[in-house]
Amino acid sequence: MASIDPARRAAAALLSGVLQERLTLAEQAGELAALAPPDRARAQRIALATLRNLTRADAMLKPHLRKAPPPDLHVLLRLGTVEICALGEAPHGVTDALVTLARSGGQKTEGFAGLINAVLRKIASDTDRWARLDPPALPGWLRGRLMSAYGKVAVMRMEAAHLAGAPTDLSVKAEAETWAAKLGAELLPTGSLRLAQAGQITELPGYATGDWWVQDAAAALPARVLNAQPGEHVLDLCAAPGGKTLQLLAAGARVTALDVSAPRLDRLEENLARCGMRAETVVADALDWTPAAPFDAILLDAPCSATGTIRRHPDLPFVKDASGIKELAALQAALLDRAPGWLKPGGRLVYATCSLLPEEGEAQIAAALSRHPGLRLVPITAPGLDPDWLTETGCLRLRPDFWPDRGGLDGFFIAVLRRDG
Ligand SMILES: C[S@@+](CC[C@H](N)C(=O)[O-])C[C@H]1O[C@@H](n2cnc3c(N)ncnc32)[C@H](O)[C@@H]1O
Repeated sequence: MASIDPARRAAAALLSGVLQERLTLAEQAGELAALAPPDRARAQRIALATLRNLTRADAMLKPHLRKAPPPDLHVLLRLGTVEICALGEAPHGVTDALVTLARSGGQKTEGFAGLINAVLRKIASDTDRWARLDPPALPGWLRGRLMSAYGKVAVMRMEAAHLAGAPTDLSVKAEAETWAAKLGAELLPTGSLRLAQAGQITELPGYATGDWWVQDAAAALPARVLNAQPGEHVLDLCAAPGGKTLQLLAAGARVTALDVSAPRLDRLEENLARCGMRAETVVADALDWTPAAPFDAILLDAPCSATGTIRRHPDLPFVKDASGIKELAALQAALLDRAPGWLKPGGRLVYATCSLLPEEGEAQIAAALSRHPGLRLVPITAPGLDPDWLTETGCLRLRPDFWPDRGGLDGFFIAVLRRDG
């Protein structure tokens, strides 16, 4: 019997975890630990592509299936279809590997080797149809909310951006132009670097020496608009794993980085160590904690639905639904009620969420301003911002379909508030 391809087996397991058990890919990261780095990267690439293209794969498969296949067989068929149609893998190699995988899969799949062989041969002879299929639609609960907020055309553009995936962006400690040249990266107008091809990140110059860290161009903007000055004391509230803490430190601020999750703060400490920077770290629930002294500025990167990161995390639409949004919005409001009291008079608070939902962004800030008469909204200015990204009140509303020619950016909402002096 041919040997089993560990990357494809791992990709199939990840897909089953997402589609059958509603586990995120991040929650299943341990499944990949035993693989060699190239197999790990390939397993992730196959799983991500399959999730991004799932409904397109189903449309390709539909004419060739008389009834809905059992879940484990369905995963193998979807995976094979995406490898052939989207990733351009040689059909016979994909088919042989999946037949071998099915035969090794026990009762759930061993009887279907012939069917996999027959169906994937038909898919391979029909790849012209693939290019004509629409990008997958977002799940109804999210699509409806985004349609109300942005309209149908914008939602269709976002869906196309989700299908396209995301480039790898870096934030640099200093000397952005020098690092752009060294890495062959594009220096974006907002100051982030965009890699032409990511490859093995840890092998790139500057990784081991901590001269840069991976951070989407949109995720880099909250700390940029906070504009920390050397010597200022900044609270990074909800800080882990620390991309924004690193930016604040690189700007010369003294940073207190707080997060409720000790394991996530461990990752923040690792990132600080790699980049040779130091912050005061605090494991605490921000709803219980009180600082010893007020801060010059606070960055509140609040927990949210993460609906702005679907192009990077195509598993989210399959594992999340609307049920958690109310609770998240209540937590965001509670954090917005506490944090302003920890600012010095005249101090500034940057509120950010990587969400596309107005209830976690625009509406949250409007409500906070009505509850706190001592807070003012400050219109955002920062180098490289496209004026179209600003809302009427001067907040930033970023969407995945912005910068389409450059490769897009994550969805984010960012507001700057100032406490009256
Ligand atoms: C969006 S993530 C932060 C990302 C981080 N700012 C960065 O740039 O790497 C939100 C964080 O909020 C933390 N969190 C959630 N509830 C919290 C609470 N009540 N108090 C403090 N941190 C909380 C989570 O553990 C999570 O790390």
